[in-house]
Amino acid sequence: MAKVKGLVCRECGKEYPVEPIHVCEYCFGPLEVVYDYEEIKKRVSREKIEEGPKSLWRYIDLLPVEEPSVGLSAGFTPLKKAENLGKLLGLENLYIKDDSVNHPTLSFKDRVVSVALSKAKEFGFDTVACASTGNLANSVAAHAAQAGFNCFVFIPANLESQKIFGSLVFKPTVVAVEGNYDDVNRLCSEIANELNWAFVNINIRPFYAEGSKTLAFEVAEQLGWRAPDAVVAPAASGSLITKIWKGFKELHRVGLIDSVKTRVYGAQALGCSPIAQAWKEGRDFIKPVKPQTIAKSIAIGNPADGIYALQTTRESGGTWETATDEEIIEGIKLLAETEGIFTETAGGTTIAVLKKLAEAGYFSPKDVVVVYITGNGYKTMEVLEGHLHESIKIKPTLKDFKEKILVRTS
Ligand SMILES: Cc1ncc(COP(=O)(O)O)c(C=O)c1O
Ligand SMILES: N[C@@H](CCOP(=O)(O)O)C(=O)O
Repeated sequence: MAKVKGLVCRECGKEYPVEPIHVCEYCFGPLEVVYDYEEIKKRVSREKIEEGPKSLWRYIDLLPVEEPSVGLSAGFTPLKKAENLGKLLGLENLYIKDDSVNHPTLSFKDRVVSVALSKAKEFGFDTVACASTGNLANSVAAHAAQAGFNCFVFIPANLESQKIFGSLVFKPTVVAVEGNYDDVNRLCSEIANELNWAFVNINIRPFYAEGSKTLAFEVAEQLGWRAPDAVVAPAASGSLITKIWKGFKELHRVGLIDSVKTRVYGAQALGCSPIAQAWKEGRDFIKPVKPQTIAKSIAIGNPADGIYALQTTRESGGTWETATDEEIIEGIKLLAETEGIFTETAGGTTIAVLKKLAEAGYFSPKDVVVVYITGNGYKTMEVLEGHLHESIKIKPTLKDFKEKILVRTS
């Protein structure tokens, strides 16, 4: 028996076979992978997973791939108890799930791309592509280089230079589009209709998106096979947060954890917060916005999975909160100064929102709270310009050291 039954439209329920398609031909709803959970139950056990590879592929039974062939080292990142930050926020059991050290390109995108490109290989594609705000482009470019795919990545032209270099180094074709991510995405959808390429977050999106579930699987395993009381995660398209929630529910469904009472909290930058605004206004539909924020990685004004992200917080008992650009920078600094973790703007947003939620009393002191840090600060260093203390210049003499440094610190 196969573990994957096919694809289903999330809106009208029409079923499809496993193919590189993502939209329902009847109602234009998005497609999602359907699993045979009875079959999966026969295959999985905690012991089998624990003996598996130290990567996301230890959860192969819950992923839509037959044989992992690309991205063999992504996942299984640290879950770090955040004692210092926890003390500051009055949380005794605060944890950071640290995908800023994911392999090979330092963001959670290495998970979704490993799954997507392994699937692209199964489908027989020779060219892969993506619409990206930077991290996804880095990851697709790196994995394509290793796996021998032709590669095209499409990005908004005004991205951080570190993110652009972080793609160029792997030698894909980098297409810098004059416009924002939503313009890039629209263009890529048109190209995907014309060319037989695997656009990871367009035509093979149902498979790609499933990779984010491993962020729930790993956290549950690392906590000793239990779901946390609360999680806080950043949102752009809303896919990540939706799939984290799905991941916890699936673990319960196949008997790997006893219960799921996890409240899922979403974080957006105020300057691009279409999902959080819908939540605050009590809407169940998204009004697209024009992004204006330093948090470029999560600057998606027209989020593909926005309504499912809203459903996630509603179903789980969570909420949405936003952070201004200043608060995002303070969030980056707070995590660095308390826990020694350097995150990018998406992580700064998440930490700022965690702080607001903690101060507003959303958590009780003993709650097990997990914060998802999804990207690395070395890729968005330019946002810190003018926001850090200065280094102190000295001559290479003991005298200068004593006069300029020791006097300050004594
Ligand atoms: C570092 C980082 N965190 C979070 C997100 C949000 O993920 P999603 O678009 O699935 O909501 C993205 C990209 O969108 C990202 O690059
Ligand atoms: N933040 C993403 C943007 C596109 O990914 P999607 O999963 O939201 O479609 C990136 O890193 O490029």
